[in-house]
Amino acid sequence: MTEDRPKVAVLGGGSFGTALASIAADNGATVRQWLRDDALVDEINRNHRNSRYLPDFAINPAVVASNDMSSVLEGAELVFVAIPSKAFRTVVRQARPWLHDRQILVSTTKGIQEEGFKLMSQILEEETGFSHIGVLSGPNLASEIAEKQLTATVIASDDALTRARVQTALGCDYFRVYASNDRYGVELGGALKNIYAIAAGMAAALGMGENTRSMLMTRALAEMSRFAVALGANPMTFIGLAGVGDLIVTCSSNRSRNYRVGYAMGQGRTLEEAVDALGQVAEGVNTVHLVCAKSREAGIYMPLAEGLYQVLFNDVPARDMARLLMQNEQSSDVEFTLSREDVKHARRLEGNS
Ligand SMILES: NC(=O)C1=CN([C@@H]2O[C@H](COP(=O)(O)OP(=O)(O)OC[C@H]3O[C@@H](n4cnc5c(N)ncnc54)[C@H](OP(=O)(O)O)[C@@H]3O)[C@@H](O)[C@H]2O)C=CC1
Ligand SMILES: O=C(CO)COP(=O)(O)O
Repeated sequence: MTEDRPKVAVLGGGSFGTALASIAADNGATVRQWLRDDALVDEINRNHRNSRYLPDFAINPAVVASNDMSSVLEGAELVFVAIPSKAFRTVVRQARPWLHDRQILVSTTKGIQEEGFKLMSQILEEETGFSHIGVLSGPNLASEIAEKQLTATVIASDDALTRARVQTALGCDYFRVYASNDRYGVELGGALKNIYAIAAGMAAALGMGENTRSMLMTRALAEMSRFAVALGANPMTFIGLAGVGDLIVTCSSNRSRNYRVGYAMGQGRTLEEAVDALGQVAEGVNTVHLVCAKSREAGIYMPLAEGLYQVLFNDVPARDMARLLMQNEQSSDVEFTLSREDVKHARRLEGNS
């Protein structure tokens, strides 16, 4: 009974768009996927393969690809946008004539727009003015999802209908969907962790130890949540899948593109060489730039992001930066329970005694 099946549209023919389209199809939805590359459209429809972005993955044959936006969006109840942040607004504008306010629009993109420091769901809101808007984010390496390795994600939205519909459309025996109402925190978590994944890749290539990786990830979580909370997110979001969950996988896996960029640089490649060799998007490179600018402007202490910025853009050797960071003032472990100011104060007193 095709009529009863939810109709899902996915905009984007990259690795995540393709994995997501296949999950929805596995779950019984009628799925159409929009991409601009004619040869890939043809390959997905004929061979159920996407050799450019997910070469070893058999796509559910029910996914129908097209480069015609109108036919992809016609009748779609749920629209997922899986387009890198640099092109996100352009593609939403292209789609706009076929979008309507009963549809649920969900961004899966873990990046930030430079102008106005906008997150992708804010772009969806600005471009459409609609109310059913959400963000999907979590430990979701596309290539693992393609293998149906068990994982989970978060649908974040103020709108209960959006949360429930996405849980129904995507939740299945290898993919669980948890709900959140902190859209901003979930979205920032997904964007910020890419920065630290680059640093973790670098540390691994330089032969740094497991303790080092654990310290890096934990201090990254402190830094991410400090930044996000200063901008209005809920700190509790960061103990969830879209916070620490995504941070762990992206900082530990060489399937992560951000990690791979860091790893290649740790092996001596330049940033340009590392990005060129990847051939896919590594959002963290742009994000570190934007986050450092924002944290300087807002006076938010972000030593790891600043350190990475110096390594990526000012040729500071990663080892020297790591040594420098180890000499920073020793501060609070969890600053939501003991403030950095209190630690500073006590150390000043101790210094004077
Ligand atoms: N891959 C992953 O594991 C995960 C990715 N994400 C997020 O999903 C987002 C999308 O990533 P992903 O699918 O992995 O990216 P990829 O780099 O794999 O693919 C990017 C896709 O976007 C398309 N695209 C780029 N620019 C344009 C444009 N101007 N117009 C139309 N299409 C365009 C590309 O088309 P073309 O080939 O024609 O250039 C390609 O289909 C990222 O922000 C990422 O953070 C989230 C979770 C997991
Ligand atoms: O966000 C991801 C996993 O959750 C994918 O990370 P990369 O973009 O670094 O591959």
